Amino acid sequence: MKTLEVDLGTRSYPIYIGADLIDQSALFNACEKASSLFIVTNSTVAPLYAERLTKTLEKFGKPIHKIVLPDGESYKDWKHLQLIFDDLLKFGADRQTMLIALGGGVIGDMTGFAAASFMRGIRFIQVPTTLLAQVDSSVGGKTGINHPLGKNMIGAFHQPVAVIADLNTLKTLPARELSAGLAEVIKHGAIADAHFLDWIEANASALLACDTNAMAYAVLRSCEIKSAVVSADEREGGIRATLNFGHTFGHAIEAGMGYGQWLHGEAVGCGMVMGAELSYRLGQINQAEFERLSKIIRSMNLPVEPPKFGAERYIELMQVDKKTEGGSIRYVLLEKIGKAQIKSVPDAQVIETLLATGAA
Ligand SMILES: NC(=O)c1ccc[n+]([C@@H]2O[C@H](COP(=O)([O-])OP(=O)(O)OC[C@H]3O[C@@H](n4cnc5c(N)ncnc54)[C@H](O)[C@@H]3O)[C@@H](O)[C@H]2O)c1
Ligand SMILES: O=C(O)C(=O)C[C@@H](O)[C@H](O)[C@H](O)COP(=O)(O)O
Ligand SMILES: [Zn+2]
Repeated sequence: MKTLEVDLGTRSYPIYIGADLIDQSALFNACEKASSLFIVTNSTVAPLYAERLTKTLEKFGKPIHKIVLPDGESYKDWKHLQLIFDDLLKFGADRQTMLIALGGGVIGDMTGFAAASFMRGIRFIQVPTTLLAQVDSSVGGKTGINHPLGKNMIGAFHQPVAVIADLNTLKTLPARELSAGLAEVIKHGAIADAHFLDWIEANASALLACDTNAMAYAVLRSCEIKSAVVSADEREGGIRATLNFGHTFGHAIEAGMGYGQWLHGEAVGCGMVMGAELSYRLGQINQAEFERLSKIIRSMNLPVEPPKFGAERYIELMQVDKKTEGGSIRYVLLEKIGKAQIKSVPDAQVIETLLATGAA
């Protein structure tokens, strides 16, 4: 097992990465001080892992409740967040209650937001079971839900007290979901570590085969990169925005298509191709670098052809992005492979041409 620390002063927490961690009650020791434990999960993950987790948590001798939400990005909304609050109140949760998010990024984001807002804030643990959640969403404390007009528009920064990433849960993950997670792995290489991107390129087959060693390194290196960024800039005043590479376009695709049509990782993969093309058109990276990144993304079975909404609709969808300032959309661009920056693009023609022709 590997342990990392997200360094945030009094809100610091460990990330545990290893096999069969769901069964290790010592890792859940933050539950010792809890009055009750609520596992929040969904209808797909519950039959796979909820019983094992319940057994592990029984060691603490606290009441354990299970909240099972329907599965899907389209349920990451007010209505289904309310179901969590309904059960917390129905079963007597209080300020010492611990929530445990068991699932992918949808469950993690919703549970985290419920924890941020129930009784003005209670503690929660992330038990991510998708690759995407292990490499990205379980770390950093961004929590929230979608609005029909924009992704993750309602939410809060609220850090978990621990992240417990059990690599063996990835063995039941469908191939399409594995590829979606690989998009965020590629993102970490593209924005922060050129050598990691080389490693991803060289190990594409092992990653797609969900090889245990490859997964262990992909999760570890991604969590190292993300936790360093979050520790430096928890609330996205600056460098944290680089973690949004591919997301200005990607979130527009998710909302524009209707949540759940494109997986988040698929939209981000395609969004990174668009972001790389924009960086190339602006003369920041060369054509070979743009084409290489597109090829890596395509090699992970991710879509690289953006939906043809037309430039006007894309711009309308991207205007609501949280990085927008004073009406000006800000993009995460590559300065070079392994280094990102955030910029407005005053030349509207460049954006319109990119969106009109599509990327790659
Ligand atoms: N908070 C953040 O920093 C952050 C970062 C990245 C993404 N996100 C959010 O995360 C969400 C995407 O997360 P995701 O890709 O994990 O999607 P998801 O949560 O919808 O999970 C993907 C699918 O895998 C299933 N699943 C989960 N674990 C499984 C397992 N071990 N075996 C079999 N099936 C399993 C789920 O039921 C679901 O059908 C989006 O809403 C995105 O906005 C948040
Ligand atoms: O943690 C971050 O910061 C990220 O941007 C990670 C992204 O992969 C993630 O999708 C995040 O939820 C996007 O945040 P948002 O603020 O653009 O909604
Ligand atoms: Zn993302």
